[in-house]
Amino acid sequence: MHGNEPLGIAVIGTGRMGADHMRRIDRVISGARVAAVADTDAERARAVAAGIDGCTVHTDPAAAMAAAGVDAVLVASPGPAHEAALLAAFERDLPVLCEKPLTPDAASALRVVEAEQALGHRRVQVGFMRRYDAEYVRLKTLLETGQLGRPLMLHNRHRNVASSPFFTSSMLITDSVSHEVDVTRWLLGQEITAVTVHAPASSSGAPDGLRDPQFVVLETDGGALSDVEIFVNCGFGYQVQAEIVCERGTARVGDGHHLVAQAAGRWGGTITQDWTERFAQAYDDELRAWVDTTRRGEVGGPSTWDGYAAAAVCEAGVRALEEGGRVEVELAEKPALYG
Ligand SMILES: NC(=O)C1=CN([C@@H]2O[C@H](COP(=O)(O)OP(=O)(O)OC[C@H]3O[C@@H](n4cnc5c(N)ncnc54)[C@H](O)[C@@H]3O)[C@@H](O)[C@H]2O)C=CC1
Ligand SMILES: O=C1[C@@H](O)[C@H](O)[C@@H](O)[C@H](O)[C@H]1O
Repeated sequence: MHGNEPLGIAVIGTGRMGADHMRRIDRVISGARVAAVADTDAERARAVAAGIDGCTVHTDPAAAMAAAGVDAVLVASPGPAHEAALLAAFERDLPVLCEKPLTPDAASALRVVEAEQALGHRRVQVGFMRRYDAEYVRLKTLLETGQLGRPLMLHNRHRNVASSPFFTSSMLITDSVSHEVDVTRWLLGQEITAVTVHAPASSSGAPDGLRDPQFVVLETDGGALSDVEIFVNCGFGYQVQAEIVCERGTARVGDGHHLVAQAAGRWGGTITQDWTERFAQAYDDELRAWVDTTRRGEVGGPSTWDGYAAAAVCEAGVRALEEGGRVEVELAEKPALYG
């Protein structure tokens, strides 16, 4: 990138999130362009890239990163492919926005932390987009004023209309609750030390064998509790809500209805149906922040350490689900690079 030229981005993975982020880069935010794409499904990559001027199409992520005009990388392939993509980006010392999860397990996430440390500087922002959602930002700002006093409990509800066909019981934790793990660490500024998972009799709306819903309890090193109802086949809507209970007050997010209409003896509104709708503003601001900081030669937002910590907590959660009881989180020592 030179002077005022737009940041050239290689998008790795052109599925649902990758394509949505490409639309955002192309039409919503300024200062960036999609310079290359890579997807193992060449047809999909070609179709998504059609109409984007100068965008080259690849099946190998490393080739996309090496393409002309690429200054930065957006990783939106499935979680198990993230480690290889991140290491390939580090080889070229490129800045990365990596969709969550950083990687699906703690050992691979720690390898990424170590590889970034070997570079000697931060290169990665992890796609925990709730940190950019206007409601969550307001909640964090309120907590920081100290008006409500010390946080005691955080109650989270996370509901999806339906899970994708490949969803497993552990993915309710690694794919979905990973957001609440990050929100808990970020809002409270505390590490999560132990996880317990309870699962009621599964909903008849869940696919056979899927433990859905689940109730996850996170304990923090500051003595707070954060509980999460995760229900990925609720059938009626996409809901993400949180209530913080502090010593002198409470605050809630996620109850808002954009429009409440009254007609024909009834009142009511609509419920969002998926994350692209509910978190549209958050994704826009996340991308905007990443592009702006990257153009300034800086790195911000959720770090590789945050991605690793979330992976370690989720791994403990999966053990708690599978083995029962309370499982303590094992975290490596935090490197100085992450403050
Ligand atoms: N922040 C958020 O709220 C959300 C984040 N995500 C995350 O975004 C990522 C992508 O999820 P979706 O777009 O929903 O999945 P998807 O299945 O729609 O798309 C993934 C794409 O990656 C391609 N792919 C697979 N292996 C690859 C590889 N090794 N290299 C390059 N491309 C590869 C697939 O062919 C597919 O086109 C995941 O990490 C997921 O957890 C997904 C949904 C919401
Ligand atoms: O990240 C996401 C998905 O991968 C996950 O499967 C959903 O449960 C979350 O609500 C969504 O934000």
